[in-house]
Amino acid sequence: MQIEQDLARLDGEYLKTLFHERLSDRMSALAGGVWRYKELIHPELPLEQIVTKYEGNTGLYRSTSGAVYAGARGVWLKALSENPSGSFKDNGMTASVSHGRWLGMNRFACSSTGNTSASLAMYAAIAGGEAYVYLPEEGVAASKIRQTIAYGGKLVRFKGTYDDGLAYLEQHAEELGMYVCNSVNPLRIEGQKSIVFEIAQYMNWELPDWIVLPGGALSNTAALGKGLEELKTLGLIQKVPRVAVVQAEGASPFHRMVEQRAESLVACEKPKTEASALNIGNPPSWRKALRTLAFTDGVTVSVTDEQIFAAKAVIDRSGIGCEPASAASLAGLKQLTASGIVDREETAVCLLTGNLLKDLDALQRYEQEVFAEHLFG
Ligand SMILES: Cc1ncc(COP(=O)(O)O)c(C=O)c1O
Ligand SMILES: N[C@@H](CCOP(=O)(O)O)C(=O)O
Repeated sequence: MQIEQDLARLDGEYLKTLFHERLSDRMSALAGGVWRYKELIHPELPLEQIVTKYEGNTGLYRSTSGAVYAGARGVWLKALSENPSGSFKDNGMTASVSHGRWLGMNRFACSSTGNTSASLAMYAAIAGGEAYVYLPEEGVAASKIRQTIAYGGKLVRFKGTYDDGLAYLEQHAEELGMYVCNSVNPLRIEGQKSIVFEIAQYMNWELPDWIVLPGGALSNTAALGKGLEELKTLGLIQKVPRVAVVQAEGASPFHRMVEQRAESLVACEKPKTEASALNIGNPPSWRKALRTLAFTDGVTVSVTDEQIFAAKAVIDRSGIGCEPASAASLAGLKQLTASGIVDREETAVCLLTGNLLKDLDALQRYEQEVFAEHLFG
């Protein structure tokens, strides 16, 4: 019988090889996800200091409906939303919290539009530390606040924006004994670099023509550029894809700066978009983002909230789903093909930065009109 034959093969030697040499390696936190690239992220960090929740290793899906919608030959969606706290922040937060713990810190802090706070609260809890999160009183998705509280994050609500919270922390964190885990912390960028390493590895080191991503604080744009420079220097990729940064129209200081060829960024005092994660008026990483554009011959574009929600409906209906801010990537790609900047014969990876369930209010507000207008109309 087949079953007896199968069982007979499971002798001691075979099992020893399988479990001790192969499977045990693969089960280690370092074998998959972000930390498989440890040598490129933080070679000196002792392994026992790593605070991980098996982040990274998120899906890369070929999307026929995305390609049809955007008018490009091939579109892949990189679902960073599959990370443990539901956003791309985990790729970087595992690195910053690990580094903070190594330095002996146990009070971690951030200013946030909701995803950074949830990610920080989760990792701080795993590290056995405390997370102090500065959240604007208005405009943060309720589900993100609840998620942050659930992980034990201590909330400081204030009148103002992410930018004000960050400015406060940059001034006071040291005297408060807090370790800041916003993307002004270089370890966040080092961890987030792994996103493009993963994409390149999954695509057998042949990247598409474009990588398109939403831009807020511009940490991901900075990380993407740094990752690409390193892949090129190491000879792991030959061709560098062009990067397109998509901002929401109501919060687009970087796009305006690039469009006007201005020397420096003029902050947007009152950023306003329904894609609430992008309510950032003074992106701290704009200089690094400029370097990314220069290295990749990149572009910027802005899209309306309406365009964002229309693209989100396509992504949601494809079964992958995302929060509003993430859909800016596909909306931006559509705009770039329409204007001829992206050729219809070209291919693109769009980054989906946050999970569908991150903003339930937005789902409720838009489900009727967006589905009716764009899918069944
Ligand atoms: C879901 C989501 N997408 C995109 C962004 C923008 O990324 P970045 O701030 O790195 O530009 C953020 C946060 O800013 C976010 O939370
Ligand atoms: N969308 C972010 C805002 C930017 O945060 P940072 O971690 O890059 O400083 C959030 O979720 O808070």
